[in-house]
Amino acid sequence: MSYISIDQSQLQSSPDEDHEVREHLLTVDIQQPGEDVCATRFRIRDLTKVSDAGAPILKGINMDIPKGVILGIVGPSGSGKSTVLRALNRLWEPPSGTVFYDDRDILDLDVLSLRRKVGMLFQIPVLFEGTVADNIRYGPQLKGKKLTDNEVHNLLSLADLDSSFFNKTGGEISVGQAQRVALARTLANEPEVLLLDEPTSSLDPISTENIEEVIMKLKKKRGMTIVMVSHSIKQIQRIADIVCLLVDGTIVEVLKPDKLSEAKHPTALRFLQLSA
Ligand SMILES: Nc1ncnc2c1ncn2[C@@H]1O[C@H](COP(=O)(O)OP(=O)(O)OP(=O)(O)O)[C@@H](O)[C@H]1O
Repeated sequence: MSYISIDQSQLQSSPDEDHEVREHLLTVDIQQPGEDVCATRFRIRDLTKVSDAGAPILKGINMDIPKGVILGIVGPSGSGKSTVLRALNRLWEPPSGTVFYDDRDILDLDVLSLRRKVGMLFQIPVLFEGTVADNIRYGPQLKGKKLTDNEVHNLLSLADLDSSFFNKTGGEISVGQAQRVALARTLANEPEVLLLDEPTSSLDPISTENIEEVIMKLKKKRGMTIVMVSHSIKQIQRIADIVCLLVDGTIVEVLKPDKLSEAKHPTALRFLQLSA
């Protein structure tokens, strides 16, 4: 059984909790052809972070992220969502023995190899100088591989961009198109996981829909594992398989997207009600 669990001791010790402490084991019923159904991509154990000033940022996160699912992370501003995401590819270095990729402590992996396997897309796309094709070729080039024109066109198509973008520069395209170029650039590294930090928050509804379609296609056709932070509950409900609610550095709820109304944690419930 693959699961994400809530640290019960944290629920019990939290001062504003008067709700019933519940067992949170979520069986994930998603099968990819030829994939081990229960395989875990990331294992997170007691992931803790304290700010330089001594303020707790993450209070012992425990979570197993199964392969081939879209995990949505939602929660109030400042709850630690981006910090968790950044720990997964060592943009923030987690303590040793807290984050495991395919059962290996990520601190034991070469950081650049890890970042190729675990690609990330940010809220605002930043393209490098040069053409769209230069951008897409960047990652493989670092490994000494030059993508053919055909391979670049295939990546453009995967990110739902047509061939006319090949020679365009950053100044000639919209933010939504730039986000898809950034996605194609990430996909050029052939990642197994995509981390998405509010990737559509600066996009219009049509660009948002395009990105969401690409994300779902990557999961369906490539069995990619996707972890997405979003402020849009509706978006998470459209695309996620599992939703994880983070409040004050603690996972307080893990629910299927159509069961969010069953949240019991008072802050989570209020957050969900106000966001609906
Ligand atoms: N390097 C750091 N030093 C000090 N405080 C930090 C650092 N990084 C993050 N924080 C603090 O940790 C908390 C969690 O930040 P984080 O960006 O992970 O939250 P978030 O849930 O993603 O927020 P938002 O939804 O606003 O993006 C915030 O209070 C933030 O100010």
